[in-house]
Amino acid sequence: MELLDFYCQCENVLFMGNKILIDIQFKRNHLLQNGFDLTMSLYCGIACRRKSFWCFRLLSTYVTKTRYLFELKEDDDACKKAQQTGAFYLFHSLAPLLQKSGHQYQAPRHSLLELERLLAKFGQDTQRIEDSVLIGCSEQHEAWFALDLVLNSSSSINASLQKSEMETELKGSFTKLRKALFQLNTKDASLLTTAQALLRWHDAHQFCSRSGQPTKKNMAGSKRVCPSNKIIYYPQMAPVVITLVSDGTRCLLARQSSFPKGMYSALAGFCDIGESMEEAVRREVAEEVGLEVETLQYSASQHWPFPNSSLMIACHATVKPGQTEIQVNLKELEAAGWFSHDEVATALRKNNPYTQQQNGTFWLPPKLAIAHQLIKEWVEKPSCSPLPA
Ligand SMILES: NC(=O)c1ccc[n+]([C@@H]2O[C@H](COP(=O)([O-])OP(=O)(O)OC[C@H]3O[C@@H](n4cnc5c(N)ncnc54)[C@H](O)[C@@H]3O)[C@@H](O)[C@H]2O)c1
Ligand SMILES: [Mg+2]
Repeated sequence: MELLDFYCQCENVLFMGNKILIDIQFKRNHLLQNGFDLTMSLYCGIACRRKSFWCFRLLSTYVTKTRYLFELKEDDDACKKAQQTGAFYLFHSLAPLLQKSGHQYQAPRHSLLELERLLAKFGQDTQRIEDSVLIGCSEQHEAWFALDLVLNSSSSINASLQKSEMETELKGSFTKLRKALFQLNTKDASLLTTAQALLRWHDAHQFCSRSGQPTKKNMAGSKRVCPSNKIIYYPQMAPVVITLVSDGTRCLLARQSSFPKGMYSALAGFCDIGESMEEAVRREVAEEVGLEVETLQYSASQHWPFPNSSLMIACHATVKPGQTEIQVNLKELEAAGWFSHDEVATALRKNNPYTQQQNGTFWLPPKLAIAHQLIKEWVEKPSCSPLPA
């Protein structure tokens, strides 16, 4: 809601439930007097009355957005209401609807009305909209949902036959996410990977593992409940460590036989139950290349949707300079080796997922993958000072 719409209607504040919109003039004076930066988007907040004063706690756009999403996850009625003014990303058997222009893909959004028309046209029950999952919202609190037009549909055979007609109607194509991910902008890529992971999780958790009864999704899709024993199931991610090992001058890259031809990456592996991140890094490096980690340093993390939802935890690690002889575990890897700073820097510069390197040179994972960021960090600062493992 635009703050300026209410400028003439209020003195200092406009109350909306427990939220307030502060009159822009009041805000400007107040912030100027207090030396705040006016470019900060502080206009929503919480008010309480103390004696003759109103106390305001201003909240940033990020905080109000987060609180709004929390409310939609907790309150089915609020979430259903948000669908009226919300927008929907569409999927078909977990492939998102995309529109292509040149090398780039875009993910179109549809209003509730457009979605109802589409479902009616293809003979599907509009009740299906309740299968959609909440994946985010705009700064103006337009809620964003994702719906798979085929999964869980009672008329799934029919729906799959209608795929091409739907694509024509929607002026796009349902494209495998693996194929499109690296040609999407970061925001769409993040929303679509979240959406796909959540839709896949719901599809795979239709029944209670204790009672065998069908589970019921809440409106936002943030959980499923078994009506007979009230067990609540929440969407899950598997923790995975990804480690770039260095001996001080070179870094260790490896490939699995399932990787695209010529691609090398950092070492990765699922955490075992009961393990800390540090223990998982030490074990994976020992298991896959037969080396003992000496120091490690956390870098960053990333949600990764393939093949199921993982939380990738990225680290830099070192081994002792004298103990660098690799023993590749051929059950896990096809090849592994040490690469010089120059070799990796050159590969990083030339890296292009559309024209994979010719003439036997290796190439690295694309920018959106955390492995790429880890390798880039090492190239830019090869001698970081990690902690003992
Ligand atoms: N985003 C990135 O930059 C990036 C880079 C590399 C790998 N990855 C991802 O990391 C993941 C793990 O890498 P990996 O394949 O080398 O792991 P890994 O070395 O642990 O080997 C995989 C094997 O581990 C076992 N395993 C144990 N727990 C598992 C679980 N929860 N789910 C599936 N298998 C389990 C299975 O036997 C499987 O075959 C892969 O899914 C891959 O997609 C992401
Ligand atoms: Mg591995």
